Amino acid sequence: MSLNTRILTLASMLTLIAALASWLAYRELSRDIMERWGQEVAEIQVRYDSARLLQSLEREIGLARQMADSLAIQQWADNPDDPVLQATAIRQMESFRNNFRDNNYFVALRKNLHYYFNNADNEFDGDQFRYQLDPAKAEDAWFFRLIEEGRDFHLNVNPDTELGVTKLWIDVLIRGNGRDVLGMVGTGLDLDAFLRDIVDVGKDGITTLFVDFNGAIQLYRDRNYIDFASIIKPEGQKNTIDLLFEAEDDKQKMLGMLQMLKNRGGEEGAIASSFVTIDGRRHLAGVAYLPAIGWFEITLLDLDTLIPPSFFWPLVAVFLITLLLTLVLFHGLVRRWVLKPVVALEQAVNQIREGNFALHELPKPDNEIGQLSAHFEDMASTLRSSTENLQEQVSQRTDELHRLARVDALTGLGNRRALDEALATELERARRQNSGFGILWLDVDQFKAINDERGHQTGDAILCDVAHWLKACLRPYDIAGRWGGDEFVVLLSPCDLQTLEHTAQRIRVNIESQGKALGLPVSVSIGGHLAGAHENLDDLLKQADQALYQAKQNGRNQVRISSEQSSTCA
Ligand SMILES: Nc1nc2c(ncn2[C@@H]2O[C@H](COP(=O)(O)OP(=O)(O)OP(=O)(O)O)[C@@H](O)[C@H]2O)c(=O)[nH]1
Repeated sequence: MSLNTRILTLASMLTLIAALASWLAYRELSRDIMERWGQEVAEIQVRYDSARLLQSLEREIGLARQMADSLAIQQWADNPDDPVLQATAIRQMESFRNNFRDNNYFVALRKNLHYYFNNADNEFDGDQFRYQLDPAKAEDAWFFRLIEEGRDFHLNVNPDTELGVTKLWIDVLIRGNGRDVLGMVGTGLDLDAFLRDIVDVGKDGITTLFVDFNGAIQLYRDRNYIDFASIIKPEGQKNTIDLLFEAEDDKQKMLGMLQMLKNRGGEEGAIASSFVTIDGRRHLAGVAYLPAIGWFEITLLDLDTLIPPSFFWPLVAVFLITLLLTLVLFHGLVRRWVLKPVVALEQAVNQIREGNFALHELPKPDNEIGQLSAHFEDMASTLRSSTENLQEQVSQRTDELHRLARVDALTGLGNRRALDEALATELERARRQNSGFGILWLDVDQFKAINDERGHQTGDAILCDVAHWLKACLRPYDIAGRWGGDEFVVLLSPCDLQTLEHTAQRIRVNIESQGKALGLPVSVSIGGHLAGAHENLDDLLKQADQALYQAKQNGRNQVRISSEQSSTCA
């Protein structure tokens, strides 16, 4: 895997890990903030809802208490058959009717079990007695149960089948001087209007309900959940908060909170809260006990509705974009500072390994890699000049070796190899140009005797002299070489028969006269041959050799020439 891919993968993985860690931290933190915020809001909402309910009921409850404390009503309740007291009491009751919010009242007397009622339309004017309460009737059980319980005040959501209305009833006991219960007075509030105005706060995500001591639902925006006539129902048949929660755990949690608040007996500001699940959604439940009415107020906050997760999406988007930009920037910088220079460096190394020193300028970031690239360029430059130097030297040495390999070490003339090459070149040229050339084959006469008489060193010196004298007789472009031993070969090109013979004679005479001048008996025999354009090497050497042989045979110190046409010796 390339460094680029590795760094990109590593950076992506680190980014992913950072994103995951941040996401988890964000989720925990946001949940924590939401929960803290939710608890605060739940407590505020519970207080607010409780205050709203109490505020709307306070005046009605106060009026109902005043009504129960009315001397006229109390006296009549004690003597229900007294028509004067009844008339006074009914006047009093009618004045209270005008003051109650829904302009209705009821009075139920314990002694004769008469139930009186009049409504906002004054429908029962003069006919306030509506019916007689019957302990045997289930619909009337509320009256007997409340007297039995002896609670001076009670709220009751109850359908009155006789009257055909369902109301939130405020019930207050009438007590006589001896504190004995004489009956009950109160007013009924229109349940639907009350639910609409007070219970349903009209805000998505916030639900308010009121339950009694036993958890039976008394007020809830959905009437189907309300436990009507709760007072007379046996336990187990009531609509309790159990209906709202699916999980047994949540039910226990709610009942536990009710119990705890009940135990604290309406301690000022006591509120409990906990998370519960309703319809599969997490809610924060805030609970307060309202000792004034003996109910609990429960506020349920659907946090996902109040603060939907989408609320945080812009934050998440900004975070992700920042993370992505950081990754891109990081990779860009690593590419610029590390990857690009390293790749260029590697390419330069490969280039130099292949012997190509023509480097492009390397990128040099302001860091260690940049310094490395600069050092590498210096090194490459040094290597380049020393290599060029070395190549120059090798070339010179090779040329020198090439030259030495073709030079006769003793005489300084070309050697047998040089002569072979010159002959091949000349034959080629002759064929190409369809022209001939001349060849002379020289052999020092009686050289063995010179060696024997004067010593080998003298013999060497004489060979050098012969070479020197030979060279002096030639044109600059003629080629002379030592064939081996005391034999020399000369190539003459261009050449004709006359030139060949004249040159051979000049050589022979010059060597003889130079030798005499030195007091040396040196002479050479020369065989010459004028080669045609299409002769091969063997033939022309053979021709020259035969001519030389004839020169020797004829007494030495002579020239014999043969040519392709004549094949005879001159
Ligand atoms: N000093 C010396 N002698 C050499 C060298 N190379 C060959 N010789 C000798 O040269 C002599 C050549 O003799 P030949 O050419 O056979 O005979 P020659 O005595 O010259 O007689 P002809 O050629 O018939 O005139 C031999 O004795 C070789 O030993 C050399 O480099 N230096």
